[in-house]
Amino acid sequence: MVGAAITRVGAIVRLGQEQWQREQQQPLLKSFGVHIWRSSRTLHKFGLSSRSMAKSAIAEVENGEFKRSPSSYRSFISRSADAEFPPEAGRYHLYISYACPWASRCYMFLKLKGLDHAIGLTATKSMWVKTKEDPTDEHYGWGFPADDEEEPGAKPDPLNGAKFVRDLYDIADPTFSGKYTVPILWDKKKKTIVNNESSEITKMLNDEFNDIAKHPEVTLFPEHLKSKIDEVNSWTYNSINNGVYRCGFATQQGPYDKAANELFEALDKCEDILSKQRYIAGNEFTEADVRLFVTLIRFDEVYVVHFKTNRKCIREYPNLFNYTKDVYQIPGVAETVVMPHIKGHYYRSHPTINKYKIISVGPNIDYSAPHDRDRFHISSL
Ligand SMILES: N[C@@H](CCC(=O)N[C@@H](CS)C(=O)NCC(=O)O)C(=O)O
Repeated sequence: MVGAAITRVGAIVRLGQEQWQREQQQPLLKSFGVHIWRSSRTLHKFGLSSRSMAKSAIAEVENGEFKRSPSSYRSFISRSADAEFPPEAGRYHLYISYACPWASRCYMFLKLKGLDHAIGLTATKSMWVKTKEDPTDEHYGWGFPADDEEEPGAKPDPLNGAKFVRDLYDIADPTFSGKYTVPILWDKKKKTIVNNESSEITKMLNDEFNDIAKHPEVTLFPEHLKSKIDEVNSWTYNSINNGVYRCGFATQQGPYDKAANELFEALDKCEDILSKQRYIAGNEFTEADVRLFVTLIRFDEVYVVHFKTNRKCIREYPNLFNYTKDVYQIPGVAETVVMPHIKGHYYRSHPTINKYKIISVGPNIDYSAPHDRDRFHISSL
């Protein structure tokens, strides 16, 4: 059981995603009442796509600054009577990489809600590989192993026999030309992608499967903390979760400096908040903690070196470090942290950052070591 750390308010609330989506999806063009969004999925609906556009996030740089494009599939699983995607045990499958912080958010929800018996899970290999033999197609991305032995933890695709995550996007829509990202919430019945946006998948896992979940009482979006969660997410997304990528994928000094300054300002702010309360949105464990945790757990092992986020390590912040251990020790969470995949991915998948794919030796932190967070009271209703 996740225990008292997680509140038991059942109400369904809309989270700060809406604000995030608004920020992410500024229309490129608005004419004749039609928005043409930055999303390439929408672009190809307008006949503007081409296979040669296949690219990964590291190529999403404008004037030296990393600009993440929004996710492409945004349908919702819903309990409403006329839902296109109703919640059904055994119908949906989550494709993830253990390396990916966004996918790990979803995996954490799967564990914390007790949904692993109802929604299948497959993890890709950690290192990006070439996804087409065609020499003119330069895309590298997530691949599935041939068997269970190729890389511990990675599994062959049990549903479609796909060799690459890219193949799943091609099955769902042969004309797709956006980014081939994980997580993917896959519908076995319709053989398509329901949603590939972690902040929405987590919402569905929290709210829509409560007739199936082993822990329906667990909610990571407690009603009374809704606006606080939104407020926290509004700055942690840009400065921390995406902030580390803005540091790592920057190709000019100015954008890197800006991202790094914003990142450490936000971490200082977290340190201050966590000196006064157990979790980031209050004394209850919420979705805002899941978001923060997935970045913090990768920080000292990867981002400090690979993304040059080295003004300070998380282990130099007493509250953030103890908080990371605290969250790691919530039952179910440690299983979602597969460090060989995390390190094996970042250091070996971005040749423009780390040409020789050498994996750094340290620091090998023991997150199961004792923490001091019990000094705070945990609220439960
Ligand atoms: N906004 C997406 C981001 C997902 C994402 O960027 N995933 C990365 C892995 S950490 C990915 O699959 N990248 C593949 C690529 O960039 O080609 C979400 O939160 O689900």
